[in-house]
Amino acid sequence: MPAPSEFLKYIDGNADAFIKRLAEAVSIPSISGDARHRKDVFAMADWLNAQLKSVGVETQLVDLGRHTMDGEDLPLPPAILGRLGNDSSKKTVLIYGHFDVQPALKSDGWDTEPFTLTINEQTGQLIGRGSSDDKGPILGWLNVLQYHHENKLPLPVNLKFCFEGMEESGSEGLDDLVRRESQKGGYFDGVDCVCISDNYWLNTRTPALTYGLRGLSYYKVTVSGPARDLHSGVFGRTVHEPMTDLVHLLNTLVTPTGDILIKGVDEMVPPADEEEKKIYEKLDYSISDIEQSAGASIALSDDKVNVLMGRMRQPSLSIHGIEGAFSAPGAKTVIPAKVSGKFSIRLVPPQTPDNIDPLVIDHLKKAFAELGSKNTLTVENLHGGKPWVADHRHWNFEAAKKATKAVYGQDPDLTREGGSIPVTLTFAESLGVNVLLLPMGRGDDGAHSTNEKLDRSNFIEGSKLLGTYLYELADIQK
Ligand SMILES: C[C@H](N)C(=O)N[C@@H](Cc1c[nH]cn1)C(=O)O
Ligand SMILES: [Zn+2]
Ligand SMILES: [Zn+2]
Repeated sequence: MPAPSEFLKYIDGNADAFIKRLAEAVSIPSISGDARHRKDVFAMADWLNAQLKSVGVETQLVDLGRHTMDGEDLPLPPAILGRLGNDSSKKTVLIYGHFDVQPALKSDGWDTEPFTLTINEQTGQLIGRGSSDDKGPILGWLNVLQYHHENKLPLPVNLKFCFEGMEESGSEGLDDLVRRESQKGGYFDGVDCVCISDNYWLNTRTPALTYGLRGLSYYKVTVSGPARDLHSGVFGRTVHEPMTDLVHLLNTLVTPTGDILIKGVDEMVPPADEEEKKIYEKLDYSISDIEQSAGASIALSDDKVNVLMGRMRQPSLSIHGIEGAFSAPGAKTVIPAKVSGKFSIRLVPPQTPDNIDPLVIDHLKKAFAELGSKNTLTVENLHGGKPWVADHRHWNFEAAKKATKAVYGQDPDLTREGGSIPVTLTFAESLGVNVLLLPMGRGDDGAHSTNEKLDRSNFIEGSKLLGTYLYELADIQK
């Protein structure tokens, strides 16, 4: 059953109002990883809850309890569960998205205020934190629902929703909720398939469906020693310096070309055979795509297959920052007393946080012992999640392929993504159904980066895609 042409017209006809709604969403700085913004994540939950109700969704906010972040005890933002339709002759689809965002400051290098949606009329770009990751995709669903609600039209499938406000900070509390509600009689009982509304195309021109995600293990390694920050003129070359120790430790983790030096981590992953390599060869992708989205000619290889495998089927280790280090302008001559290096490893099957943690901790302890330092080392795993790979020949994917062809006139790329959405595997395992990632944005959207954007056409055509996917799902043989 194709989507009604009136639906497609409605999305086009209301594009400006939809963009205005996106601007409202972007203006709420719902940064889950910054305690000072926790109230904004709550405000975002209230805003989204009200929007869902206004288009006919029956919702409930679920308290996920409390957690400790950077030593502070904080309330977790609620998850929003919703449902619309309860027709036993129809399939039931569970939609997931997240309403929290990564931090953003104009001083990070943004050209515009990150929490003011700025429309570039020339390029059609909608610029603002969360425009692509993940407020635009969530609002795409509101656009679809608004058409049906205003026109008093039933949806072709029953919908259930699960929106969370902690995805960018390890989805604290969500796994337990999903497992609980997936049991018989639970909120998600009866779900036939899941659609994760997050992620991006591989390039800027070919829509994609994603069937794999890397997992994640995020570490904080702390070296402490002096009772307080010291004067480097008075104490330099007289004491063990925590920063010097830490920099040595970080240097033992990964080579400049990405090889992971922690024994057993790279080795755990079997190499790709020729058949698998053909999958990457076929993808519409070039080195210039990665260099364009990175904003510089810095790809690790000139070979497209190597670059794609590095992102999709190999683990990677990235060093993110050093807490406690002097980082302000000027030339402060300080020896910081306590510094914490933050790094994470993106995981692929068969890696999991459980089998990677001991390798990392053992490596750091040995490397620290070799320094002969009198300082103190601690290693913490801040959060993590397992990798996920799905069957892309399933009817859920077939419906999404048909919808993509109908809206964009082309077949989608089938991708595995380098990023992580840990709850994806939890949905797959606890519900025992197929999970699909249906991306809205492009590969150069700059998620997590400065000047994040969503192209107007991706927001509008992407909203049509979400609606069309539901009509194709209704039709397809289970
Ligand atoms: C792919 C998704 N849009 C995303 O960005 N996920 C984050 C999840 C995360 C985990 N810790 C912090 N963020 C990611 O892959 O970094
Ligand atoms: Zn993200
Ligand atoms: Zn996301």
